[in-house]
Amino acid sequence: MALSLTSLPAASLPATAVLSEPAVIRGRLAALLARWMPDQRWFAGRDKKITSLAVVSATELTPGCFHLLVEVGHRGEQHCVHYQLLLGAATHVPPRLRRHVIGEVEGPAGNRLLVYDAVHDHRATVPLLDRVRRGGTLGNLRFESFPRTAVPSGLAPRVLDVEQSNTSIVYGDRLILKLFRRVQPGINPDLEVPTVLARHGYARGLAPTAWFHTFAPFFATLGVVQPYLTDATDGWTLARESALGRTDFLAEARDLGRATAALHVALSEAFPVAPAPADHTVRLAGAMTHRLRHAASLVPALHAYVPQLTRVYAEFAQADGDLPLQRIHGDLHLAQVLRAGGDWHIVDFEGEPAKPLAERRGDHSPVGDVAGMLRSFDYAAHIGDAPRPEWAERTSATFCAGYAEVGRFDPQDIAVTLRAHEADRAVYEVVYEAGHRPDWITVPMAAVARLCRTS
Ligand SMILES: Nc1ncnc2c1ncn2[C@@H]1O[C@H](COP(=O)(O)OP(=O)(O)O)[C@@H](O)[C@H]1O
Ligand SMILES: O=P(O)(O)O[C@H]1O[C@H](CO)[C@@H](O[C@H]2O[C@H](CO)[C@@H](O)[C@H](O)[C@H]2O)[C@H](O)[C@H]1O
Repeated sequence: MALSLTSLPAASLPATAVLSEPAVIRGRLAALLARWMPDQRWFAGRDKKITSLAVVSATELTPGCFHLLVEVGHRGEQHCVHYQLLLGAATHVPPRLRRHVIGEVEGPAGNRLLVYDAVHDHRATVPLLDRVRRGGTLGNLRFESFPRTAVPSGLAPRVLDVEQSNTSIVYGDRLILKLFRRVQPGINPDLEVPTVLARHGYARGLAPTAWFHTFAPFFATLGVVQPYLTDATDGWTLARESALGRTDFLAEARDLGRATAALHVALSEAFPVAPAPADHTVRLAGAMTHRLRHAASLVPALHAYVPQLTRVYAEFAQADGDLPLQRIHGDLHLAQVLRAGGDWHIVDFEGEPAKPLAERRGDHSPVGDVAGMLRSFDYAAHIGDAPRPEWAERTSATFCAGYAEVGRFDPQDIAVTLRAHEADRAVYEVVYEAGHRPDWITVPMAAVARLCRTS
């Protein structure tokens, strides 16, 4: 029997029936999700037409609250994208949940059921953490924790209210559970990297406490629990304050350069480092050019810059010797660095969410992370009405000087390499903004234009 989730009952959906036979939703719920998902910050590709939508895994967390994996197909795209959702279904929802209602479906008895986003409902998120605490299997989900790490019970959940690509739930200001929204088969580097670093004694990381994954229809990390830093301020907030002229950020920027270099050293010691092939600069320049062409096919405004950027990459291909390849952060920007107790803590090792997991878990040049942070200073300087390019320049120089104090290279000595990596990152950002925050696209587009001019 194919159980249609269009008739999600308010209580006791027989989870095993759904699990044994993944149901393709063709009815009202599919239509609701297809309308609702593209408006969510975590949805990749709001500009693309959805051609199919199917629930490929459904697990009842508690009566009326479900964990779902949804497979979305887009017109003209070969591969489907998978998303993780928590959905609730009830005849009535309390006022605090009303703004999270997705729509109505007809229940099994012909009654009206409201379907809502249950990440905001403690009836879903409390049992979820409880499962993490107890470990074991529920439906397609497997919950694990590290020996000797205790996940306390009775912590009140709240959804973190920040700009983010996934959804994080803070429990009692003690723990933070990040639910990966876009799910790809395999282990997520945001679990792998901090775990390996912690084993190697890296002190600035936040060692995961627990995690959960799915094993059907494929193996994938779904969520990671880490200690929550209560007294932390993220780098973006500090940098914006400074760019607005309210505070100084230079000492922090230098220290951030040092912390980034220390992370690279730690990563190169904790993970095996393979010698880079002799022609890897040429290959990387080729990959950048390929990414640029693909990006231009998605965002036509980039077309005009393809010839100049191709020259920027060609110049990089001739630059003698890029640096050894190693594991890097992969998506380093100001919101990934938290200032607490006079130290920088680096979080979110997921990499660029749009890239395939295998690529994100591969070795890359550490210059990529440096370029990521320089791009972030540029964002901080150009958001809002009063651009501060000189702020970005000064902060970037100070960050690079800090990096050179601890790292294995001085970013200021490799201008051609750095510019190519900045351009590559800016091109990624153009596509990211087109898919997630079209109003922000002018920031990376202006950077693309500037990087072309300086070549
Ligand atoms: N351990 C933590 N303690 C305090 N705040 C955190 C912690 N981890 C993440 N955050 C906050 O949550 C935000 C989003 O986390 P992040 O891992 O970057 O999620 P995403 O991949 O969805 O962007 C960060 O910018 C930071 O402000
Ligand atoms: O949410 P993630 O950390 O996975 O990263 C994605 O979203 C980021 C925005 O939240 C995006 O970062 C871009 O915008 C930032 C300002 O909001 C800026 O500081 C970064 O330099 C810029 O890249 C990131 O690219 C994306 O992967």
